Amino acid sequence: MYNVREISPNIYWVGGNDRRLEQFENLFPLANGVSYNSYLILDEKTALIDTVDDAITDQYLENITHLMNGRELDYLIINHMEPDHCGNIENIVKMYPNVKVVGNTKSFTLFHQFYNMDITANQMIVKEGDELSLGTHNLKFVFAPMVHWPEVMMNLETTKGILFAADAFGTFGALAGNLFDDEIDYANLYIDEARRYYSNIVGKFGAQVQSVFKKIAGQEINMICSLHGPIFRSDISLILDLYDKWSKYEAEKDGVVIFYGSMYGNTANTADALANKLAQRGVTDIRVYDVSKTHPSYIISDIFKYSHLVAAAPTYNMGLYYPMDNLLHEMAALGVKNRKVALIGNHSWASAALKIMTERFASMKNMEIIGDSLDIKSRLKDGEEQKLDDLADAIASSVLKK
Ligand SMILES: Cc1cc2nc3c(=O)[nH]c(=O)nc-3n(C[C@H](O)[C@H](O)[C@H](O)COP(=O)(O)O)c2cc1C
Repeated sequence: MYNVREISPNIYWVGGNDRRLEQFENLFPLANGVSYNSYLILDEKTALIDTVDDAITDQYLENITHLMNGRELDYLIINHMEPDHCGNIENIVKMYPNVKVVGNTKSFTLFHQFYNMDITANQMIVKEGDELSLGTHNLKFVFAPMVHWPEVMMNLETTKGILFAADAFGTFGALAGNLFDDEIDYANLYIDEARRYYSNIVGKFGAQVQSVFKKIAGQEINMICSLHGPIFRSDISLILDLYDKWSKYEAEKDGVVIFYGSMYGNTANTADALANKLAQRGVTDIRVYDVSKTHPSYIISDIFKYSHLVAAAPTYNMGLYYPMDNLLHEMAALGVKNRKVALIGNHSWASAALKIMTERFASMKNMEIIGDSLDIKSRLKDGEEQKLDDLADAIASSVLKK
């Protein structure tokens, strides 16, 4: 059965949910699936904004057929050429052979790389700032290169102030009927997953997100429609403010994320003892993660959220324990910066982990090492507690700004 909803007069959500997918991009665990959003405008002209992943093709085509009710589709707008939004371009062109497929030159290069169908005859190439009138609705094309692919565009519907934002402002997590931010407890249900989505997928491109903010500054925006997750219409500033912070790599909260690697439990023991000492010094927001256990995407998300980080790991084959090595590699790749960091290494005969971690953080921008880094020899002994107290003092006074 069709499953659609009118989100503004004559504009419809025509997307769907996939709750079977284990990992987004075959990389990020999905505890509660993901939605693929697509929007259909039925005006004097008809326009479909983006398509959906081929996992939900049947639902999608049923939605479109129902709403189109025999009408011709005039425009298919391709804001983002990633396959989870392009899985149905070929189907739509087959259903509506006269449709104009609207994209920029980069979109069509990517399309012809990914797909076999030649849509050159359907192509309509737009440039930054171009406008497309559909009758009463009017779409303005705002290019958003590298948010998070090079061809990405957004469309500002100028008569109502609706921003079709491609992947920006999206989130992991399927929709549960309620489509709008004011119909759900967005803060409790989605923010953590929106941050995990942003930090891991868009995180590297903070400067490009800031460029888009400059382009849309001063425009009236009453609704934001992303390609994943809820639509914002009530508290738009909530997500805009979070995106502003995240893209500037500013912490949302003062707090400490302790992430450790440990084989025999000794580094884990030190991490837990440090968390305890921080708590006793009045630090309230502390997160502790085992890098071998928790998927890095969750740790990265909290690294974007909190102001202070503690990395603790043993030496492994004269290198850094692999899961920590991987996590620090991801942090560097995502351009994480502007955090205060404390370090704890561990080794039994020849130390390498602490040196490598120190170098890794030095290669990231504005990562300030605080306190004296600890290099444990196998196990931190009770007689060495002062060293951990000193480190806890340094971190706590920095967090609490004493
Ligand atoms: C495969 C393997 C390789 C290791 N390589 C080194 C090494 O190169 N240098 C060193 O000092 N310790 C090395 N270690 C020892 C651990 O780093 C050390 O015992 C550490 O205290 C373990 O901390 P944990 O109790 O938190 O797992 C190695 C251990 C294993 C299992």
